Amino acid sequence: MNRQPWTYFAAQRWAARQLAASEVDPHAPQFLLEQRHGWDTTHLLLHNRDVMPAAEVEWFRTAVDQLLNHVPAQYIVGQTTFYGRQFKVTPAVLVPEAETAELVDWVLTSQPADHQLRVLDLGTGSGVIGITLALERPRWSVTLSDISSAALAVARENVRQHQLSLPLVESDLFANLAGQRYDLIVTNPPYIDPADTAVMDQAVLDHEPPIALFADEHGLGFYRRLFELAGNHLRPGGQLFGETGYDQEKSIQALLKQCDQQAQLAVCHDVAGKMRMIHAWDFSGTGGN
Ligand SMILES: C[S@@+](CC[C@H](N)C(=O)[O-])C[C@H]1O[C@@H](n2cnc3c(N)ncnc32)[C@H](O)[C@@H]1O
Repeated sequence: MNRQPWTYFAAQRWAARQLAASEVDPHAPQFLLEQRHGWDTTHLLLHNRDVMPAAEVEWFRTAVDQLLNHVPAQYIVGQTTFYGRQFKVTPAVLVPEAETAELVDWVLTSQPADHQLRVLDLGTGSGVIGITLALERPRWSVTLSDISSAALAVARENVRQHQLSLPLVESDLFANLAGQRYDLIVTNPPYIDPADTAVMDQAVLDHEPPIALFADEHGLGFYRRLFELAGNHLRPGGQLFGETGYDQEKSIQALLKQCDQQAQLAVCHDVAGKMRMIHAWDFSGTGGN
């Protein structure tokens, strides 16, 4: 280690050398420093010539070691930014992804802003989707649910941090939401085929909760149950929005037809022309729960 006191710039150069031969995102050290201080990129640049305090040097070196051991930067700092706001994250929840902000955008722009809607964020994880919707649309009444009590504890903390009061329900899909109906169900569910681990990021595989990632039936098991049950939990005119895998367009279309002949589907593609989100409506109720 250099005996000179480290500036923030020197620290980042050192980190870049440590990570050079790895697959770690080269922006991760910058993210660590920005999140630790609540700085944006401009602020970090303004501090580049400042000397990093000794305790922070220790922390930063340990954090870069953790990056090399595939720990996601967001877990190291215990927080992330989503839709311009800070959220707590722990290994009990998925690290929210940029694509999910697009799902939130799609929901927001597709609904009249002044309507009072009942909304369910199904598989809420850290709560980013539901909390963002509640903050962007204060007239909406949003419920957060998840099968994982550990995830719900993180979501509860984020609800408190954003000074909201939202119901949180521990539930395997709708099992503990019997009789509840919503105008919107929004979900970023587990949709990865367990056979696809070979092409997955090591940091995700080693540290993110498997229940947040994988679904049986080649990644479609959650969507099958959701498509079968959605009609019983949507109000008339109710709609479902969901994030999907990039290679699931045909299988999701076929699955929806199989589960609910009446339901309509619109898909949203990313810039590469791959389906990343669905919007479905006109579900028929089947009477199950
Ligand atoms: C891909 S993560 C999404 C988390 C968060 N909504 C986000 O976008 O960052 C999927 C979430 O669904 C939850 N989940 C998995 N199976 C579930 C089930 N059967 N019922 C309810 N939630 C479930 C997981 O615990 C996890 O928090």
